[in-house]
Amino acid sequence: MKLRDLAGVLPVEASSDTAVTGVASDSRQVRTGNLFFALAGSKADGATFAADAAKRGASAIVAARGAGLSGLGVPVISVDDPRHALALAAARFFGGQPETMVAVTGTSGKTSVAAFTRQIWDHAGFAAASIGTTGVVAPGRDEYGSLTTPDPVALHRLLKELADAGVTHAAMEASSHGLDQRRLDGVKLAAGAFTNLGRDHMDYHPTVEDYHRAKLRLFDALLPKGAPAVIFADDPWSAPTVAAAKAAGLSVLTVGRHGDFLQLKRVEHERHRQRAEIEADGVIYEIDLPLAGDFQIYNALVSAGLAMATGTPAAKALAALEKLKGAPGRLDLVGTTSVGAPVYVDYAHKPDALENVLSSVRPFTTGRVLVVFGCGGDRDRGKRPIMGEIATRLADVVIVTDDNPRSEVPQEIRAAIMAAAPGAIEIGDRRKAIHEAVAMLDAGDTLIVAGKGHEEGQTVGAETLPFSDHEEVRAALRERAA
Ligand SMILES: CC(=O)N[C@H]1[C@@H](OP(=O)(O)OP(=O)(O)OC[C@H]2O[C@@H](n3ccc(=O)[nH]c3=O)[C@H](O)[C@@H]2O)O[C@H](CO)[C@@H](O)[C@@H]1O[C@H](C)C(=O)N[C@@H](C)C(=O)N[C@H](CCC(=O)O)C(=O)O
Ligand SMILES: Nc1ncnc2c1ncn2[C@@H]1O[C@H](COP(=O)(O)OP(=O)(O)OP(=O)(O)O)[C@@H](O)[C@H]1O
Ligand SMILES: N[C@H](CCC[C@H](N)C(=O)O)C(=O)O
Ligand SMILES: [Mg+2]
Repeated sequence: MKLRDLAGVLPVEASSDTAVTGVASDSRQVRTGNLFFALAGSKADGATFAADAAKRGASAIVAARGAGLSGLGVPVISVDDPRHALALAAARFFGGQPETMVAVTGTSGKTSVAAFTRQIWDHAGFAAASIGTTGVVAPGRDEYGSLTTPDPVALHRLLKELADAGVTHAAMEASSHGLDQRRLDGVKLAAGAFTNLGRDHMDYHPTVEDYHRAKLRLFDALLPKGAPAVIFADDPWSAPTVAAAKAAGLSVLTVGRHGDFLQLKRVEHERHRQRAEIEADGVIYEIDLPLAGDFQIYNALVSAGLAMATGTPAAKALAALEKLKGAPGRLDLVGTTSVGAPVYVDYAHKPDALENVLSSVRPFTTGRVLVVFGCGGDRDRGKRPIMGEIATRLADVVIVTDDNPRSEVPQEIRAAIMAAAPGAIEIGDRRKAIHEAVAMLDAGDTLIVAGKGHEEGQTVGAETLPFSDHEEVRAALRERAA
């Protein structure tokens, strides 16, 4: 493409025939003819790498007004918001996305909702994809991902590939980082959704209000006026979210016990499934949801709401709920001991999620609830004692272990949890912690291994060593049976 093809996105001359061979925000990835976007980041300022980008052959540099870049030998284009400009430029450069796209935000449930919405669409006969924490899933494609919301260049490259492969529908997760950093600003969205809000990422957002505001960008900055906003109705943060979506001129569709669009009339939880009565447009549907975890019915309602808001008939969307498969590592039953005690792997790595998952299994546990968990290094330190308290209150046996200590001293992370977890057992080595917990299980007990879910590695220092909770649980169950 030529620079002039970015008119409307960037302040460029209509006559500029400078060739643009790609867009980049990391100077180390700049190839000849790429447009380099200098972004102010959390660790570095991209403007300091503009000269490096120019040396590597960048055709032009896009930078914030007042960045003071000159003498680079390439044109400098000034904009108010380089991250927003990057997102729009990446969308224009790759030039294609699945026709119908939706995004879901909220503290918990995004990965599950994206996966469920894909499955409902699939059931309704559409070629559908989901994009998020567990990676990309589409017909013939299942790839592990790294970020919940990919950066705009990776995202639009992917969306174009999906569209070219015939994918017409895609559901993606909108993390608060992704929204704040404008990663989704170039995506054309047909609908958005909100699940809930709890404590998360307090290392990035100064206050919970700031965190909520970042999430609201989906509704007040990204969705076009009149677009449907599917909002879970039973969360303390539902009302302010509904108010913001209405103020932004969206068509608000609430789901849940207090929902107008999909109303949960009754639900009976069983250990591995739940039976629900849901009202849609005056009709009552009886649904048998084949998933453990009280919260999954809420995620299922949000997903059905998204599918319906984008044209899937209610009867079809709700019937699809009976076939749902949980996202990997979300209250995932890995196995049971010979005496029938189940072991679940779950991705609860924040307070509300831990509280929900432990409360969910209690009614079906005649013996003890055991939990193995830790907290990630280089992440919100404030959640450590909170999670220690929750585990101690809701489980009978608490084993505190490591979960991606990253650059921090693992003993110190554990100590911060242990300080609020009297009686907890501390076993730093996660493998050993899992094996010991499995060895302790008696008939009637339930074990939850929380925090890593689908992850395939343990990051210690700068190194990520292969590690899977699923594999360790299976190995421990085999060892116990032997
Ligand atoms: C804190 C954070 O969100 N960081 C993300 C952010 O990086 P940044 O802009 O702060 O980068 P920086 O290191 O300060 O550098 C500034 C700029 O200089 C550039 N640079 C840097 C060095 C160089 O030699 N040349 C160069 O051009 C960088 O490419 C960048 O554009 O933008 C990058 C590109 O999009 C992301 O890769 C990076 O994610 C890091 C790896 C990360 O760990 N992010 C996590 C916290 C995250 O985003 N998580 C959310 C939520 C997870 C969830 O709850 O599910 C997610 O969506 O995954
Ligand atoms: N609707 C919900 N309400 C409360 N807790 C939930 C809900 N859905 C999922 N959880 C809990 O949160 C964990 C993560 O779920 P999921 O991966 O679907 O959410 P997410 O928003 O994508 O999280 P992350 O931001 O960590 O990727 C689950 O393993 C479960 O413990
Ligand atoms: N997207 C989240 C995942 C955390 C998962 C947990 N296992 C940890 O490492 O803290 C983050 O990067 O903060
Ligand atoms: Mg997720």
